[in-house]
Amino acid sequence: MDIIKDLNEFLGGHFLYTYDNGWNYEMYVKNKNTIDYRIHTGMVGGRWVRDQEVDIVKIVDGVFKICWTEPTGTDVSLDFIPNENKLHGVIFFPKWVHERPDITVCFQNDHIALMEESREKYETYPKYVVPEFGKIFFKKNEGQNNEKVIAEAPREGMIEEMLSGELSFS
Ligand SMILES: C=Cc1ccc(O)c(OC)c1
Repeated sequence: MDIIKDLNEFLGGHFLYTYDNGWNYEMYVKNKNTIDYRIHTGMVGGRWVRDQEVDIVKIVDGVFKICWTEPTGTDVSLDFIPNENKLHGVIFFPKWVHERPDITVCFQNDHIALMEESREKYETYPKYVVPEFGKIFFKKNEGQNNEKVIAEAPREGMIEEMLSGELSFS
């Protein structure tokens, strides 16, 4: 990925990054209102999601915000600065996700009803807020609406395969 300026250059972006708390996340910016993602390590490592509806805007040249609310009730706001291999994320977890992350570790698309039931059944407050900077260590434009990028569960060795090019999607 070259130096990017406008939203059209950010769309299709595929990023691997590590938050300063050690959590490894993978984001695919599928199109102007959709993301797919995998969580490789951290409190909810193993979780993956396709076709999450989001809001994406360009803040200034080279700075992009993605925010959304999930079926679990978790809210997320991310500011990507790809030219500096940097981002800042804030995740607002309902109390129950912090206490029972295991319930949310799955391919969420197959368990939407369980997420919606859980957010009613368990406690929301106080929320567990996680604000962290992160370092982007892989970035590639895979084209928009590429269904191959996030198409399997996160697994051991997958990040290494993406870094080496053994696993690629475009
Ligand atoms: C809760 C989801 C979530 C939180 C932080 C992230 O960086 C992310 O990227 C795909 C997803």
